[in-house]
Amino acid sequence: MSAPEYGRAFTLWRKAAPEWDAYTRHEFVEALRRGDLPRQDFLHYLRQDYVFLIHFARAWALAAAKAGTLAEMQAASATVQALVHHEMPLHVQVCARAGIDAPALEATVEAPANLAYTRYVLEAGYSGDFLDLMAALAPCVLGYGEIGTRLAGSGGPYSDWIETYAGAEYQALCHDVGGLIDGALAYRLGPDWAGSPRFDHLAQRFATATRLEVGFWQMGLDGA
Ligand SMILES: Cc1ncc(CO)c(N)n1
Repeated sequence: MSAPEYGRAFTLWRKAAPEWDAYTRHEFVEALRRGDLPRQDFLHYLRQDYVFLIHFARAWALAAAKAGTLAEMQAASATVQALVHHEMPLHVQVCARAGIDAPALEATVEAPANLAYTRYVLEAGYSGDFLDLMAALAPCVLGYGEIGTRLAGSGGPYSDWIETYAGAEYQALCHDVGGLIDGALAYRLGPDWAGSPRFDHLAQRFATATRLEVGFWQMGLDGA
């Protein structure tokens, strides 16, 4: 399948990431699509994903702190808002309906694959600049957008999850983030940003984060 239109940097980074298909077509994703993912595996994933989203929101808050323009600060803070007020409450709701109440969710012990991924992203932001952070965050945001698009209309027991990421609101977020990244590259590296020496380093960050997303799905399957 061709890449969704989430901007030029995404198209280039996606093509250069060896494990992109292993991420977006992981067995966990295929089981969600078919609808035969065991419920326990899904809930295990959701609990870990709740912890993931806490650190993901922190990383976007760090992006607001590292922003160079008002537009970047607005885009980063809007993403924090969407995560904290929409995606995270959705996880709380789904878990509550499955018998995992808020205190149980809060008590989730973080899996090593989750630790590795979220701290990698945060570290990119702590030791790097806004671009390092964007390259590390892009596979999370845009990968789920691509997965949502591909799985849209699959139906089955996981259709709510699928339609969250296939839906107009999440897809608009992906387009905004894609535009934010292209704009941030041009602002810092100039109009020939794709040919700048830093671009390869950023592509490697994107590829590493992609590899850590594969590990996250695998953690979901293995229950580890
Ligand atoms: C692990 C992971 N990556 C990306 C997203 C998208 O927000 C998510 N919820 N979880």
